[in-house]
Amino acid sequence: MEQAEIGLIGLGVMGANLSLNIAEKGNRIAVFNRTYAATEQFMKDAGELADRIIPCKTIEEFVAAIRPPRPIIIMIKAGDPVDQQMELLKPHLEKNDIMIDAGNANFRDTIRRFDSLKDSGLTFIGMGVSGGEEGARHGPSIMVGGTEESWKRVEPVLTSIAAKFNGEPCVDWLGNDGAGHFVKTIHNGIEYADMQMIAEIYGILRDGLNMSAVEIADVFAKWNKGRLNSYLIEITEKVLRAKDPISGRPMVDMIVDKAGQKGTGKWSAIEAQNMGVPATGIEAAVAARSLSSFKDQREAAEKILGLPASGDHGNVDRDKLIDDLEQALLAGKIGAYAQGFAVMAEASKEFGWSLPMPTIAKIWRAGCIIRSQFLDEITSAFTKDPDVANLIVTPAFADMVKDTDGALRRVISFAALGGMPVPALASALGYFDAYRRGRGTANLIQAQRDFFGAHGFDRTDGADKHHGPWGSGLADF
Ligand SMILES: NC(=O)C1=CN([C@@H]2O[C@H](COP(=O)(O)OP(=O)(O)OC[C@H]3O[C@@H](n4cnc5c(N)ncnc54)[C@H](OP(=O)(O)O)[C@@H]3O)[C@@H](O)[C@H]2O)C=CC1
Ligand SMILES: O=C(CO)[C@H](O)[C@H](O)COP(=O)(O)O
Repeated sequence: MEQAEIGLIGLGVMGANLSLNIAEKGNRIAVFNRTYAATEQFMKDAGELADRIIPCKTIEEFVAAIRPPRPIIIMIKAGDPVDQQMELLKPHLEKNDIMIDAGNANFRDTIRRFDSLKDSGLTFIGMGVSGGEEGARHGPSIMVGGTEESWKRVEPVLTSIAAKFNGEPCVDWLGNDGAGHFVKTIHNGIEYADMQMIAEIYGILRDGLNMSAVEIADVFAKWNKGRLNSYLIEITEKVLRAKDPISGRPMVDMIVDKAGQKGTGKWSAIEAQNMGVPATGIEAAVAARSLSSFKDQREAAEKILGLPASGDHGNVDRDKLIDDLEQALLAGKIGAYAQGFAVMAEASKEFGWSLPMPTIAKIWRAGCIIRSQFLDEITSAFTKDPDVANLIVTPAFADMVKDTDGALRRVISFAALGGMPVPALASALGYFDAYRRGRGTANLIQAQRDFFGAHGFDRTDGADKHHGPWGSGLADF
């Protein structure tokens, strides 16, 4: 039998769909899954594409089915399973074979795996894939990290399966070792912030304006025709319209309000903190998911503390508030994306990647979960000024911040008075206000630090490492 050009391990949700996508684009592919029953089911469901797929029962069979030098995609549960799978594969591979981890790996693991294969003759690529089930099947956004030479070898097949935006493939090489997985992690961090802000706006429409799920769906449908046009807004509308087949009620009303998380949002926040770059939108979103999981505590606290009185809900101009909510969501998004790109800019320096900001924005325009019209505007801004300190000071985004600023303030005030939590939206406002204020309040913090710990401060008249006239600090008490 003719050998395959490529192999894929892991026929779960993503791997199965990616394999079909690869086969559909004319490639012959060998597949292997730890549990063979899944391979059998996959082949049954593959239809006409089964002719281009070689199902394999053992690793030996799988490796033999691929033409050397072999590109092998590993699309399995992230973490230890990837190390285990690599160890099982390694003895069967030959010089120049490439292992491509396409799961949501922590980029630090990717760097370790990349380094561990450096002198082995084998190559490692860490590749972020976004787009969920549908993206994997019909065109995901793909973020590649590894050597440029290894990228050149897999570029044709990855270009064939990636999503296209105005004909441009949403895949590119972003840098060495962990670059691709780092960018995917920040993609997910931004995804968390975007989803959290949409949920906060939904909360205001539901609890502040007492709107039904279907009424809220109509609002999102309208917004999806405007500047907020995006996949997440589109699916939010669909989710809100869906009916529970058991109770007949809106599906969303039947879902327990505890959000899961698998780690990428938390890693984004941790890495941002490690580098000292504020990513308050992502941090707020991760914390909100964690707080959501304390369902029992929240219910008990509501009994003890009650909910705040509903502010001026009765007097609110509903249409005006809905217009403000649209603007506020746009403002919040700008904050989250600006922070995500700032984190990537710093990581690029720290890890020596030269991450290409315009390219990252470009390959996120289609295929991935955060795809949107907005990302085309970010692409333009970074193409004009790839080294700008922050997205919000580019001319186009500075104008957007100024245009949406008032609405963001009004929405946060309304939510705060009514006791509706908006941590991610509020974090965006705090970020804008702190970032654009030339004279802040950290002078007082520096004085306090010097008072209790003799840490010193720089003086406004130019002298460095000065101490204040507070005597011996703690000894005064
Ligand atoms: N679902 C999504 O929307 C997205 C997921 N990802 C990432 O893609 C990867 C796969 O996710 P997804 O397809 O959703 O996961 P699924 O849960 O659908 O499938 C998991 C796959 O991993 C395999 N597996 C688990 N443990 C091991 C192990 N120890 N050794 C070998 N194989 C193992 C399973 O094999 P078996 O059948 O034998 O259990 C199965 O093929 C993950 O890293 C995920 O984070 C990335 C983007 C989007
Ligand atoms: O990578 C993805 C989307 O881009 C996956 O769906 C991921 O699982 C999302 O993260 P979480 O499960 O933590 O919400």
